[in-house]
Amino acid sequence: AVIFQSIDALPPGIEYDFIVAGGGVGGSLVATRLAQNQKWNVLVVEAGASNEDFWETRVPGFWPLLGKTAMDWNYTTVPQPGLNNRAVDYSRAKVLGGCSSHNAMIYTRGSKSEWNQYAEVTGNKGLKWNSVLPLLMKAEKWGQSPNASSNTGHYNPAFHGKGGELLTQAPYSIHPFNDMLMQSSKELPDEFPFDEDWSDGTPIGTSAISPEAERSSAATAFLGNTGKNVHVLLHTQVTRVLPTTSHGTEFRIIEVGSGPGSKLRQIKAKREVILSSGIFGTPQILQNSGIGKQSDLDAAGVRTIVDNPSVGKNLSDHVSAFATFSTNIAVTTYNQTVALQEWNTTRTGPLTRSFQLNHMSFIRLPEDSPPFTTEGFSDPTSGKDTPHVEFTFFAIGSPDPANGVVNATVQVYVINLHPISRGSVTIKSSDPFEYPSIDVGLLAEKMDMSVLREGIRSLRRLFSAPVFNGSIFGSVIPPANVTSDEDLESFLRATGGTWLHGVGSASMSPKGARWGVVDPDFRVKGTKGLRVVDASVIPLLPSAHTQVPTYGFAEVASLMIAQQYA
Ligand SMILES: Cc1cc2nc3c(=O)[nH]c(=O)nc-3n(C[C@H](O)[C@H](O)[C@H](O)COP(=O)(O)OP(=O)(O)OC[C@H]3O[C@@H](n4cnc5c(N)ncnc54)[C@H](O)[C@@H]3O)c2cc1C
Repeated sequence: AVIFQSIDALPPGIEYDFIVAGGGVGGSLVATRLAQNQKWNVLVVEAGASNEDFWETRVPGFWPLLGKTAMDWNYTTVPQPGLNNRAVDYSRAKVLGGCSSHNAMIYTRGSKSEWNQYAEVTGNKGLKWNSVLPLLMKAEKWGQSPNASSNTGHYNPAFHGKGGELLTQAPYSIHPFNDMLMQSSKELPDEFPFDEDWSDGTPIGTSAISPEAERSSAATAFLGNTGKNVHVLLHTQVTRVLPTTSHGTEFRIIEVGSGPGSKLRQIKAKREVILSSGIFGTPQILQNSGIGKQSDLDAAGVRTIVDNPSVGKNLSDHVSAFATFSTNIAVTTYNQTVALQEWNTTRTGPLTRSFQLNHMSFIRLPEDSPPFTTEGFSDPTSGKDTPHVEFTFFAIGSPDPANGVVNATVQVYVINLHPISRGSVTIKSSDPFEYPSIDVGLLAEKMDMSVLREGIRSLRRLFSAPVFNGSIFGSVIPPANVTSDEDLESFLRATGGTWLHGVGSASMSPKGARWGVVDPDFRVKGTKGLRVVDASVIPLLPSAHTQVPTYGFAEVASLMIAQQYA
């Protein structure tokens, strides 16, 4: 790709076939795939800087340091009633590669029945598991782990590609806790089975997440390897899309600016504009352009061109809780200077890991769990190959006597993967540089609370496995005496948060449906020349961290667009 730092540097007179607004996961992928047709010129407009301006993005273990910096939009939600009216920080990267330049790089695909459900609820057959899996495998470059003693038994080669662009690596690294976790799968196999490889479409059970020698992102794996027919314009925000005629609905013009008060300029696409600005940026651009719910737009002082009440609605997100348990297992703390030296010289060591205990469990709650029996909720998952809850085993922290923590603690995040609560993204004014109002609706619905609560109980059952006897002593957060429904729920309302996996704010739905923002071909309903390709089109949350599902949707979109103009 050819990089331009400002619009004034763009060569005059070029006509772009496609303009992609946002160089994140969806945007980088779709731009890369379209540019494989050498006849097409593609322009990617990214509000942030280049990922190469931040060397820290290359070091996998540095990802927690990258939020709340200049490379993040640093959003905050509105007060969340489900969280005792706390407003929560919401990280979204403002940099080339989008969140894949500063995320934890967990590679998970979701379940087979989930993808088949996407195909069913959207009317896009290309989203079926059997169609998407080959695309994900083709894009994958699977390799040897930097730290693994052995890969045998820790992945299934039948589900990994070796010839693609995105680097993924064989999981597993040695730590006594990880070995105990594996043993617990033998002791309590019904609820906590071992899962050799989540990538096979049945992600139920405990397994290792991939450490990586160096970050492989949408920018480094895809956009960074494109040729001269891709231009990338940095530090430039797409403020609106505009119709090509004064009363038309063919939106092939973007309006851009470098910041509040800057001169706004226009660039026209020959074929299409593709919005890939993510779960907040995409609905914001649509609404500022007059595509949205009329009453929302009236309140913001924006003239409605396409009245679509679904724009910015249906936002949903994984909701998480943090738990710790007292332990005498070796801590995972490390000296960062020494670790950086190791990473610099051999690309091994703690800084290749996103989480020091690089394991997760995907759990299906037992069928007799209260949410599905006494509380009468129906199963929120797409099928029995799909988990309700995730445990991310984060680290073993040192004792903290000053705060009354006398032992080391195993730190675990517990995540409800299928909340039914919905939130929204709504512009506050016609100023495109003003942040929208963001409501992620965390724990708004009673069922979401019940499932998360049972997730904490499930984690406690896991740590009661015989192998942990004498090594893990009891719950510190929440305290061991917090056991009743009421006490656990108060704990979750006081401490729960987002897992930063929002989807659905410009949801895909069947053609002619009375809900939804894009048609099955990713076109914005009621418009021409305008599509959305990013996580906002995903209608329902996957049982996965959301970047690979976003890549999957973007691969399907790329094929459809390329076929249309071939
Ligand atoms: C801290 C963190 C950790 C995460 N960890 C993981 C993980 O380990 N594994 C995983 O699978 N998922 C993870 N995720 C989620 C995953 O990264 C996202 O789901 C995914 O990046 C969404 O892709 P996207 O294309 O929708 O948006 P993004 O990747 O966010 O890209 C949107 C891009 O558009 C740009 N943009 C926005 N508005 C405009 C505008 N108006 N004009 C121009 N450009 C604009 C942004 O700057 C950004 O570059 C994590 C997310 C975060 C924040």
